[in-house]
Order: sequence, then structure tokens, then C-alpha cells
Amino acid sequence: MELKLEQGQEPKVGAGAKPLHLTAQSPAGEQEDPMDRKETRLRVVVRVRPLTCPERRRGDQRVVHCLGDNAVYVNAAGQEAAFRLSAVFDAGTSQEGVFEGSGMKRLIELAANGFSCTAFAFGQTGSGKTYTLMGPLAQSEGQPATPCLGLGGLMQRAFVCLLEQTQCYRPGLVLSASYVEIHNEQVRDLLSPGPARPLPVRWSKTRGFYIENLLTVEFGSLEAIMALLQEGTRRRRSAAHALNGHSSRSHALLTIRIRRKAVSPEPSSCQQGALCFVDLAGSERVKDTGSAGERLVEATNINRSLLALGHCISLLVDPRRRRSHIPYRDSKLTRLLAESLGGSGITLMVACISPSSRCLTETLRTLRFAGRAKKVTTKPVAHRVSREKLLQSLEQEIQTLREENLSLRQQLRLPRILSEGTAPTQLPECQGESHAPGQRGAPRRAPSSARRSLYGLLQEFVLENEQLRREPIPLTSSRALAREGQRALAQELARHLESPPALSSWGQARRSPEAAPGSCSIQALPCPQPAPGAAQCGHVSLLFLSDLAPEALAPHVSCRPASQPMAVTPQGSRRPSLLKEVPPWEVLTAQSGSRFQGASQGSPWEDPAQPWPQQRPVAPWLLHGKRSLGRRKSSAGSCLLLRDTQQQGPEPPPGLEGQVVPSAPPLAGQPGSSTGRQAAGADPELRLEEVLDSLQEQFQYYSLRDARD
Ligand SMILES: Nc1ncnc2c1ncn2[C@@H]1O[C@H](COP(=O)(O)OP(=O)(O)OP(=O)(O)O)[C@@H](O)[C@H]1O
Repeated sequence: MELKLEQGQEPKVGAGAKPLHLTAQSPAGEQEDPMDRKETRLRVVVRVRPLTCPERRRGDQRVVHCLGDNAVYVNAAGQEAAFRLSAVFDAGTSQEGVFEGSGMKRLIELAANGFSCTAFAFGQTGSGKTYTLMGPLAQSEGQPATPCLGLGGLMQRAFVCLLEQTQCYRPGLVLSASYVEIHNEQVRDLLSPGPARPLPVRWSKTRGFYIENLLTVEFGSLEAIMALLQEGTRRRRSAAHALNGHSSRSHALLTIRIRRKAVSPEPSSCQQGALCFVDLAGSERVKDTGSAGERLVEATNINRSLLALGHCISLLVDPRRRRSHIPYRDSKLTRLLAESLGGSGITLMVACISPSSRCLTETLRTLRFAGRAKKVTTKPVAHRVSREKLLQSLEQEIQTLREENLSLRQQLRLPRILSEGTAPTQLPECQGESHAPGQRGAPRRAPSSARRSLYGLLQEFVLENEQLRREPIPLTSSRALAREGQRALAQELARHLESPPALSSWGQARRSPEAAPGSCSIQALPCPQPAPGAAQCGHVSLLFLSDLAPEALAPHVSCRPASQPMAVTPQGSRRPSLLKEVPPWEVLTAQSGSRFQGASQGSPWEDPAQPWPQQRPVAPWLLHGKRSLGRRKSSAGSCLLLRDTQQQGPEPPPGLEGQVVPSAPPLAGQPGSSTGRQAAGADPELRLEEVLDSLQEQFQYYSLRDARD
């Protein structure tokens, strides 16, 4: 029998950690945490729950033993293994004991200092994850009991701790919360009033993966945050099965955002930390839980997303492979945890296990996962936002909400009071508490105090948004409306990506004589089929360059000197070559918002004597096929999509300066793309969202790389 004792370097977070020493000063005059930018391991602790009554009645053996010295020992059925983790809590440890010993307090402190912190519980179904995070649920309603801390979990204790900090020691802290669940691979807002609709998970260079249209609610008291927790948990999907009478059927993520204004009298920067609690749905063996029908679908989705999480962890642990592509896009869960696992966050994992002999296999699996996870490192970075950036992002947020509210008002046929050109600092037409949605369009001015701050203004728009959404009419977000125009195009693109057409000839391309004034008048190279989107949307043109390695195309798109010919490969050729038949052409530079420069001599695109009638900004999008970069370059196809940014459509990518180039993200719908594989047969709308998102990612990746090179 083999006795395996897992060893590992202890992370610096945790009980007994030295008090925070503030040594360095940031340019803004703020104190920096010594943890800032230091490689840090995930802290992984284990909690063993007591045997439950049914387990005792059945006479299950206790096979898990806590040895002291942070080691846990499993011995049964000829299997013996020991694991050493950051801390181990036996069945007798109280909720307070787990809070004190897990390092939760330090995590809260770090979140208040601007770090992104995550505490998540994982383990087999019925192993005590929800209990550890929220305490026992009120069985009748499936809600976290009361704010009373006796049996309260890590969440309630953290709320108390944070609120204490806010009220007593750091009056500058502003707290807000969001709460979502991932159920059957769909993200749902648990706080938003009205019917739960799936929210898209998007990616941006500045924010990483994020949930669009997520409601965030400010709170200032324990009662308020407990009400949010209870309301959200009531809405979360749960069901009974053989191993747990109240089993969570979704992963839940409750995020507390902590905004701290700078301490200096003339604040030049602010800190924005986050504390996220993740209650994972438990892994389950269907033959043990007896899941069938809907429960079986849920179980399959739960297990699949946990598998994706395990896969990411395995790659992150391997020092060679963690530099390559980590497939966070394989599930919504891994996308949302990407920052906590491999980015700049700080993470505490609580592995929950049952002591019962019947759960032996799953217990060992959980402990092995824990052992791997503790080797994962992140490089925590405190988020300090410069005052200018903060103001900018606030204004942008206000502007987005203003547009969203106007769009909702239009759908509700309410009078539109703001004029088109209203500056973001002007007030919305509908304010705060006293406006009832029934009083359609009664314009009100906010109290003058609210005008003083952008935060106040933002709050008003949020309130208005909430009120409008409460109307019992199905509403569509403004972004979704804007996307409708892109849907046909995306569908076409998806088809092309799946089976790129063979080009019969490259022919001559000219500026379209029918191009509407003001539209982007570049014409696609002729394809056997009309260029996708060109027919439907006058402002979109697409080049489909079959069998062209992306590496050959990207430099030409980003910064091709006008004198060089475009490298394309005609049909039938396996390898890209400089295609002499296509004369030099000057397309555009890769910077978003760049303009057509006009055509160079001999370009087939343009009559050089005639300048472009409209020098309009365009956003280029690159679609690549297979990213095989071996000696035999074989790309399924590459597309260059030119979009007129003055028309409606997806946002052009922001500036590219100073960015670290990540590994190339996979492209939805492509061979080798997990999202494409997963999406097959899934909701076509979600599938299209994926395609549009990955367009942006792809473009950013290649543009950033070119900018760096
Ligand atoms: N440390 C503990 N002390 C006492 N009871 C516990 C403890 N941990 C869990 N329990 C009880 O065990 C049962 C299952 O716990 P819980 O619902 O938290 O499991 P879970 O891991 O969240 O399950 P699932 O993944 O199915 O949602 C509950 O009745 C809970 O009250």
C-alpha cells in the first residue's frame, strides 16, 4: 500500500499570517501591499463534514482522519493516502473556526486593498459546500438562515467583517453586490427583477471575461446584503436527490465589489477590489444520486464544467504548459474564474469532503484535485484606477445606461425626454425612489445633491433602469437590438468558417459603384457566393481568402507598406505565396478607427485619380481558420471583415498600446475550437454571440502581437 503525502509551499495568505506591513508608496501616495505583483500560490484548505443521520443509520464507516499538521489521511478498501494542505478542519470544527483558520480575514483585507479575491468551495454533492459558505439553509425555503452568526458561513462572517471595516475604520469604502448562477451553461442574474434571462459572458482586453448587463446593487448594512443573499439563493436552482435533500443544481457566484477612494485630500486614484464567493455545484456520480430527466441534464452540465475546471488547473500546474493556451473558454465557469485561477487574483479554495466510506472515490478525487490546485500560482495586482480613468469609465457607464434606458423607453412607448446630444453629465428624465413605472414618462429632476457626483448620476440611471425593467413587457437590451442587425452576417460568417468555400478565381475588384454615400465603399474580392454580409448590410465587406495562413495575412492588415503586394493563395494551392495577380493595394492600418488611405497606383480597388469620397473610419476584424503554424501551414481560411464604425454594430476594439499579448484565443466555430464544438446544436443565438465575441478576441490578439513585434 502506498502512502502519498502531498507537500507544497505554503501561500502567504492565511491565519497566522503576519499583520499587513505597508512599506511602499504608490505614485498616488497610497500604501502598497507587499503581496502586490508577487507570485502567490492558491490557498487550499479542507473541511470534513460530520457523518449525516442517514449515513449513521446506514452504518457507514468513517474513512477520513485529520492527522494534525494540516494533513488529512484516507484509509479504506485497500486504499491509503495522505494529503497535506494549507489547513484541515475536522468534523468538529465550528463555522467560526473555519472562518478564522481558512485565511478568510486576510482575503477580505486584501480585497479592501484593491485585489480581486475569490473564495470557492468545491467537492462532491452533499459534502457541505453550501453549508461552509452560507451556513445551514432554512429547509422550508432553501434560503440562508438568518444574519445571526451562530451557524453563519464564510459569506455572512465576511459581510460583517467588511461592513465593520467600512463603518469603523475605512469610511471611504463603498460596497456593492452582484449574484449570478450558471445553470446548464447559461448565466442568470439572481438579483435582477423580472424573468431570468441568460446573460452573455464577454471578453475585453481591459476587463477580461465579464458578464454583460449584470445588475450590481450597492449596500451599506448587514440587513441589506443578507436580503440580497436570501433573495438570490431563493431563486437559485436546487433539487433533491439521493445524496442531498437540497442539492444546488447550479454554480453560484456572489461578488462584492469594494471601491475605496484614495486617502489623499486630492485623490488622484481609487482602488477597486472584489471579493467573490463561488459555491460550485457538486460533482456527482449519476448512479449514486439517481438523477434522471432534467436532473440528469443538470448533472451532465455540472460534471462537464467541473471537468473543464480540472483541465485548466492541470495545465496551470504544469510550468511549461501554463505558458501556452489555457482553455478557459471551455465553460462559462472557467471563463468567470480565469482571473482567480491564472491571472492577477488571490484565491482561497475550500475542498469539502464527506467522511463516509461510501463517498471514498469522490473524496479521493476531491483531495487529489485540491493537491493539484495548491500548486497553481497567480500574480496578484491591486487594482488602482487613475482618477481620469475612473471618471472616464463612469461617464461611459452613464452613457451606456442612458442609451439603454432610452431604448427601453422606446420599447415601452414612453416619452423620450432627453435629446440625442445630451451630455452624459445631464440628468435622466426619470429619477430615483419616487418615480413609479406606472407614471409613464413623468419627468423629474433629481435632488440637487445628486448632481454633484457622477456616482449619484450613475445611481439614478441604474434606478431608472431597474424600474423600466420591472414593467411586465418583454424588453430587449439596446446592445441586443444593435446586434440583431449583425445576426445575418454572423450566421453567414459561421457557415463560412465551418466550410470555407473554394475560390474559383481572384478576379478584379473595384469599388462598388452602387455603394451608398457614406457607406464603406470597399468591395469584397469576388467569391463564388456573394460576400457574406455585403448584400444584407451595405456597410460590411468581407474578403474570404481561402487557404491563407493567418500569419501571412496579419502583417499585411496591420502595417503593410503600400509598396508590397498582398500575399494570398489562389484556390488549389496548399501554401501561401505572394500573389502577383493581385496588384498592390493599400487597405488600412490595424488601429481601430483608422481611415482608408486611398489606393496606391495600380490598385484594383480604386481609381487613383479619384479620392475616396468619404474618408470614414473603419474597424477591421480578422477571422482566422486553423491556426496551424507548422511547416505545412494549412489554414482553413481567413477573412478580413471591414466594418464601417459609423454604422451600428459591434464595438471597435479599443487602443492597443501597452498591452501584453496573450496566447491566441480559439475562434468559435472553428475546427479545434471548444466553443464551436460545444455550441454545435446549442442555442443558435448564443452560438452567434460566440462568433462575434471571438472576432473581437482574434482581432485583438493579432493586432497586439503585431504591435508588439
Ligand atoms: N460541517 C457541517 N456540519 C453540520 N452539517 C453539515 C456540515 N456540512 C454539511 N452539513 C449538512 O450536510 C448536508 C449537505 O450539505 P450542503 O447542502 O452544504 O452540501 P453541498 O456540498 O452544498 O451539496 P450540493 O453540491 O448537492 O449542493 C446539509 O444538510 C448540511 O446541513
